[in-house]
Order: sequence, then C-alpha cells, then structure tokens
Amino acid sequence: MATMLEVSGLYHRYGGGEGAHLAVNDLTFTVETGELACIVGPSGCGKSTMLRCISGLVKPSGGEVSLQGNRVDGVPEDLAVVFQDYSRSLFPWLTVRQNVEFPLRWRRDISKAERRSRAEEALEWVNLPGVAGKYPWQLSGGMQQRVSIARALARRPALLLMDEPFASVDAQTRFELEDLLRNVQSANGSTVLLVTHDIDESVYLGDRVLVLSKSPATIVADLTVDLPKERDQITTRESPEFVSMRAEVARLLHGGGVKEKADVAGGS
Ligand SMILES: Nc1ncnc2c1ncn2[C@@H]1O[C@H](COP(=O)(O)OP(=O)(O)OP(=O)(O)O)[C@@H](O)[C@H]1O
Repeated sequence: MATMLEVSGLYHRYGGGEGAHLAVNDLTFTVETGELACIVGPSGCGKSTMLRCISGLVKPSGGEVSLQGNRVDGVPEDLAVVFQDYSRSLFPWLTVRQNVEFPLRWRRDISKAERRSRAEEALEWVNLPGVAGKYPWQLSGGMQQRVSIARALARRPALLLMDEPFASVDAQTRFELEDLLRNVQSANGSTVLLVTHDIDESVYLGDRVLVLSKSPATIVADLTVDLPKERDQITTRESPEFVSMRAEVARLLHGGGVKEKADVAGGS
C-alpha cells in the first residue's frame, strides 16, 4: 500500500507571547491509500486544529504535511472535507444537485455533462435518489449530511477528511451513516481520515484507531482494528473483539499506557 498522507512533527500554537496556546504537539503518523483511519480524542484536545492544518486551511506553526508525496501548502485540489455542521456547509439557495456540483464548477477540465453525471452518481452512492431538485432545508438532518458527503465524493478526492461528521444527527441516523460510509469507502477504495470523540464510533468505523491525548493533542497509541471488513451494528458491537478494543481505547483516553497487542484483542 502506498502512503497517502504523511504528517510529521506537526504542531500548532494559537496566538503568541503570554496568551499563546499550544493546540497540537508533535503529531507524526501516516495514512495508507485505501485506509479508513479514525482519530479519537477528548473534547477540546485539538482534533479540529489538526484537521485544519492537514487540509491546508491553517498554516501549522511547525512540522510537515504531505499528500501523495507533495507538501501541503494551501488547500490541495484533491482533498475534500466533511464538517459536523451540515446546515452551515450546504448552500440553502442551491438545490441538492447544485450543491453537489458546486465544487466541480470551478474545474475547467470537467464538462457540464460530466459534472451532472458525477453529481448523480455521488447521490446514488449515498442512497439519495429523487432529491436532486429539492433544497437542503427540505431534507432531514441525516439526509443533509448525506448531501455533504456526496458533494465531497463527487470530487473524487485522493483523501477525504471528516471532522465529527455524525455528531449532529440522532443515534439511529448515525448508525445508518456509519454503515453508509464504510460501504462507500470500501466500494470506491477511498482513503478517509475521520476525527471523532466517540470511542465506539472510532472502533466500529476504523481500520485503524489513533488515540490522542488531552490538550495539547499528541498521539498516545496507533491501534489496528482487528474486526472483519463486513461490520454490523448489532453483532459487531456485541463481539468480544469490539468490546475489548473499545475498553482499550477508553483506557488510553483516560491516560493509561499502551498494552501488548495480544492484550488488546482480549487475549483471544
Ligand atoms: N482560532 C483559535 N484561536 C485560539 N484558540 C483556538 C482557536 N481554535 C481553537 N482554539 C483552542 O485550541 C484548543 C483545541 O481546539 P480544537 O477545536 O482544535 O479542539 P477539538 O478537539 O476539535 O474540540 P471539540 O472536541 O470540542 O470539537 C482549544 O483549547 C480551543 O479553545
């Protein structure tokens, strides 16, 4: 597997002098092509700051981020971000189709017909047939977040960054969106880096879970999720492997050290 994202010695400080605040500290990790990696960390530890630095929205105070071997310096063309707050990221005056097509409108290499077909395809991926002509405010919260995901996927990004994407929907919708993400990711071989504060979500979704410390964020563990590719909201969450991994992530988040791999799998 080729490396898609390389983060090396990344740190970011807000402000200067006495009021300076170190938000992330010396983050080093990679994400491989085709991987769904989750980053889990406590509230306020610096997760969003880290994503903003990776996406080029914020210039980090130090360290390096490379996407497909190219140093990130500004927002890369082949990167898409899905935020938690879908109501603020969709344009209410544009239809669903126009929202999904929007980022493609600036691409000279994509014709109008291609734009239309990519939008339709992406809306099918997220299971939203028949809503292309509606406006975002005519849809439920879960459907709006599906539109945001479709908009990101229509760009066919090399890397999809997701910042707490399911934190604003109800529990049932959240389960549906988690399954949708895993299905779309595996069908397209997409590379995804998803940030969450939800331990269960990180283990259920991830091929890998990176655990962050309290502020300033630093990586305390990088765990491979030893669960089958095909997951199910009931049986997977009840399995001993899931329960044991969740307990390990919880322990690490509360300041415990890293255990041996055999212990993480519950000794099974
Ligand atoms: N623009 C900013 N200027 C100054 N401080 C900031 C700024 N953005 C974030 N911070 C501070 O940096 C720290 C990390 O914030 P950040 O939003 O990255 O954390 P987070 O883990 O994403 O939080 P949450 O889980 O609550 O979304 C916080 O203490 C926050 O107050």
